[in-house]
Order: sequence, then C-alpha cells, then structure tokens
Amino acid sequence: MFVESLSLVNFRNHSEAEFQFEAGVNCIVGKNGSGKTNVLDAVHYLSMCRSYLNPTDKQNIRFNEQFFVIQGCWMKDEQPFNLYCGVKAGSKKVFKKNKKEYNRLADHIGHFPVVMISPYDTDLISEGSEVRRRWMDGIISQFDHEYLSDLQRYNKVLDQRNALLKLQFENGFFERESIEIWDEQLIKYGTAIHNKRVSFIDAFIPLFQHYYKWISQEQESVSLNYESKLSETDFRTLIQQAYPKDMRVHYTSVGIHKDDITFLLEGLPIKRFGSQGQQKSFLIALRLAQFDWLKERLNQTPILLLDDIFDKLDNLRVAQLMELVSKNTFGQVLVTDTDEIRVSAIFETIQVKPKMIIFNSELV
Ligand SMILES: Nc1ncnc2c1ncn2[C@@H]1O[C@H](COP(=O)(O)OP(=O)(O)OP(=O)(O)O)[C@@H](O)[C@H]1O
Repeated sequence: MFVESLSLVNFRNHSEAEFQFEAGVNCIVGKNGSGKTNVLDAVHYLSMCRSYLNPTDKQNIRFNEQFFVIQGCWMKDEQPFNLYCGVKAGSKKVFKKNKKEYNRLADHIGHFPVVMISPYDTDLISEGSEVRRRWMDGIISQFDHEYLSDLQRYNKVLDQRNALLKLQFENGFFERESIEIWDEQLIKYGTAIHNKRVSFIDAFIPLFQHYYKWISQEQESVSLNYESKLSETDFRTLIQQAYPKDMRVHYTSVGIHKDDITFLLEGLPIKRFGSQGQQKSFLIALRLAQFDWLKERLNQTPILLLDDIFDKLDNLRVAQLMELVSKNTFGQVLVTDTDEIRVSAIFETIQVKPKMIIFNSELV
C-alpha cells in the first residue's frame, strides 16, 4: 500500500500544492518552516482522519482562509482509492473514500495505516498520561473496532456521569441512585477496555525490546508498565469505594480514563533517569514496534513517515535506520530533511535511490 499523489489546498502553510510519490523511499527536502512536516501530517490526516500535530481541525486551516482540503490517491492491492478530507470553518468535517462520504469516521480507521516518527514524539515521555493513553488507544483501535466503539461509549457515559455529579454538587444535594444508573455501562465498557489494554501491552513489550536492542546496541533493559487500578481491584468495587471522593470532587475519580503507562529503563522511569540519547532510541523503538504490530494485525504494510530523523540521531544510526526501513519488509517511506547533501550521502552509503522532492519555499 502506498500514497501515489497528494494535493493540498489551504492546509497549514500550503495554499495550493501537489505531490507525486513513489512506492519506495521518498525524501522531502526544504528549509526550516517550508512545510515538510505539514505534508507528512496531511498523509496522516487521510489515514487517521485527524492531524498528528494539532487535534483541533480548524486550526489547520491556512491563516486567514475559511477551509482546507486534502486529497490523496492511495494504491492498495493494485486498486486506487481516492481519499478526501475537507474542513470548513463552522461546518462538520467531511471525509470521503472514492467520493462517498463516511457516516462514521471510525469506519475508515485501520484501512490505510501510517506510522509517524517525529520530534514531537518526546511528548510521549514528557507529557501527562493522556498522551500515552491516546497512543495506546490509537494502535488498538486500528485493528479492533469493537475497542474503538467501547471507548467512545465509555467516554460518553463518563461525560454524562460527570455532568450529573457536577449538577448535584451545584444544587447542593447528592443522590447516589441516579448516578448509579451510569455505573453498569461504565463497568461493562471499562472492564472490556482494560482487558484489551493488558493483552496489548503484554504482546507489545517483546517487539519493542527487540527494536530497542537493535537501535541502541546496548544491553540495558527497557520495558513498559501498564498502570491501572483495575489490575488490582475489579471496577465495580473501585467505583463503589470511590463514591465519597467522587461526591467531594464532583467527577469520576476511578476508571480506565486514569490509566497510564510508565516507560522503564533498567526498571526506573526513563523520563527522569534516561539520557537524551536513550530517550530518542526508546521512542524510535516504540514506533518501529508499532509499525510491526500494525503490519501483522492489519495484514497491510503501513506507510512510514519519518520527520526530521536526521537531526535526531548521529549519521551512523541514521544510516542503520534507513537501511532497515528501505528493505522489503517496510513499504513506502516518506522522509523529511533540511539538507539535500546530507540526505543524498546517507542514501548513497546504503545504495538506495530515493525519490527527491525539493521544496522551493517561494512556491508555497
Ligand atoms: N494554520 C496555518 N496557516 C498558515 N501557516 C501555518 C499554519 N500552521 C502552521 N503554519 C506554518 O507552517 C510552517 C511550519 O511548517 P512545517 O512544520 O511543515 O515546516 P518544516 O519544513 O517541517 O520545518 P522544520 O524543518 O523546521 O521542521 C510554519 O511557517 C508555520 O507558521
């Protein structure tokens, strides 16, 4: 599967732009701020129905414009698929496959997979638990649509339960029976989600450890620890125990919306104890494992988007990584860099001839 062409109108800094890609390695080269990452993000949009960089659709419209359109032609099993995403200020996002609009965006997820490796991945380590939950949910949802609907239902019920807790608090009374109405559904969806998260992390760890060892060439041990109160106590007991607290804070204080994943290096949180180099290797290993995971589950090779990887690693590591991803087991790769000479030299060392797309920022 690969993206053959892409056209952008008013998407971030691109007023109008068209790109043709090859099925193998493609290199987008241009100055800082010329819009290379935005091209990768447009590919991400057509795959995941949302931006990798900015989850608020409207903020991706070019400044002072009213809409953006991204269109792309994907080749999958030798069939072309025309994907369309349109966002207009004040209207609902429109997403189409072969001119037919989706009723539910969830139906698109998992059919045109991509994996992005980006400098913003550091958020996975440095930011709060929500970012890590979103990462895990994003992967599981691509191959398990039941998981995605359970998650959507869970979040809906959670919002309703929280709204009721708040309303009762504002009106100065507490009526447990009316809140309990929401508990059954919360327990049902929450427990199913929790079980799937446990299985995912268990199966994902060995893949991730394999890639970490490969990229770091070090012997240090790394792991992922899924943290959830539901692993110690069943959700029903937790919810009942939490009533006094929920009443006080007027929101639901236990559940899978509080889960986290700790990234471990030698058994300690990498956030506090890992060097910058170790953190970079950790994140790349996480993404490569994600790639393998999706490829196996979806029976479809994701497109690999490598943003600014050359600034992240030393030349030797970059060459090693490029050699890996240029092999047949990886499919289409889109790479960005600022330096044409550097990027050409690296690909020459590994005897790969990428398609070069050179940005002339004046055209943007
Ligand atoms: N909504 C928007 N409208 C217009 N321009 C935007 C919008 N959002 C971002 N930009 C512009 O896009 C540019 C950044 O694009 P992008 O991150 O793709 O560049 P890049 O070529 O990847 O840069 P670098 O090499 O520094 O990573 C910035 O100039 C930014 O101001």
